[in-house]
Amino acid sequence: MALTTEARVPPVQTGLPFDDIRALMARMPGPSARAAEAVRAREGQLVKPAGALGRLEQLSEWLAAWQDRSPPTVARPLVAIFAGAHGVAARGVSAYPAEVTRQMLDAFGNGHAAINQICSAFDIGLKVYDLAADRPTPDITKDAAMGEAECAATMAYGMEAIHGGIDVLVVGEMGIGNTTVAATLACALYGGQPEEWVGRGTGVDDEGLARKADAVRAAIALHRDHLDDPLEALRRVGGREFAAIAGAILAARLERVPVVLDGYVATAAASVLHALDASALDHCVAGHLSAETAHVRLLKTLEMTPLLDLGLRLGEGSGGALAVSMLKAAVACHSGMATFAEAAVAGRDAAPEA
Ligand SMILES: O=C(O)c1ccc[n+]([C@@H]2O[C@H](COP(=O)([O-])O)[C@@H](O)[C@H]2O)c1
Ligand SMILES: Cc1cc2nc[nH]c2cc1C
Repeated sequence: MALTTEARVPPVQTGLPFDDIRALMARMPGPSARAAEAVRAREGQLVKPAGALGRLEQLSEWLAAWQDRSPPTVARPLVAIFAGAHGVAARGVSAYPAEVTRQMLDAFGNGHAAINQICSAFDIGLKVYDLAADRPTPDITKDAAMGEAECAATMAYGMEAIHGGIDVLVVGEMGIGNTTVAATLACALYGGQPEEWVGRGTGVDDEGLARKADAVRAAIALHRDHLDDPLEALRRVGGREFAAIAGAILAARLERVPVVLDGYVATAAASVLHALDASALDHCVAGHLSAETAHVRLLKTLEMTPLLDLGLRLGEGSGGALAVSMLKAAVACHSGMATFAEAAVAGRDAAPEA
């Protein structure tokens, strides 16, 4: 497993950065009908009852359509972990202290975390992005998390994740307090009550859960006149790992790299792009359903069906990395199976008429 650690404070640029992001969104390519058709044609000839590989067949077609390649590949998948720090963590919204974010960055580097083992098990690359994890963004109940230039520059920084010839990207994150930020962002983008978007995160008790809902309510109240624009919502009630994930997903679309979303936090970050353009996540699949209760609601809103449901609530890309094993299996079947003719197996046509 290759591990690269990127540690850098995103550079601050000037100009009209959100307009640059909107210009990139206007250039998003669509799926390749030609590659998808080639996959469908081959699937129909493989030695199995028609459609018997279910979702795996859909995944092969989806990968080919976005890679514009038949057969598709999952030869160089990468998990990108974006780590940020949040001022709102000081409000008692997490079961763990804020310094865990920095300590987990060290654990990722030392190969000690769950994600290191999962990436090793499935031969997935891992890159960790330290988004100033020692410098929390302001508490979103009191101020905007980021200025426009910082937010756009962090999105641009996240775009680096697709470099290096990868063929599938998993977006993951680390950041104590970020399930409260995810809940606030989801509430800002899609409305509803704070209670509908918060969950127990790392394992808060009932009082902690109530503090999370209060924090979401206070942040929405403070920023409510500025939440119609999803990018403005991202910079006000998001955080650096959310901006970087949104940037990485957009860059992946432009470079035809299919994306696997990890849990609630990564999905909330992706939602910013969906709120800007309902087709912006068509090259993404939900890797798993997190145990964070609001993930169901968010995935329904995005009309996504998760690949796995394992009761995970870890983050750090873990559910997305596990889902890569399904993508690998889909492509292995699609590319490696014989056709009925090659395997000398009788097809459906040879069945006796009733
Ligand atoms: O994304 C998820 O589904 C998810 C659910 C529960 C916890 N997490 C992880 O736990 C941290 C956030 O939890 P909390 O309680 O500090 O808000 C952060 O590092 C996330 O990676 C992530
Ligand atoms: C120990 C620990 C590891 C994590 N990995 C992702 N989020 C996390 C939160 C905690 C608390």
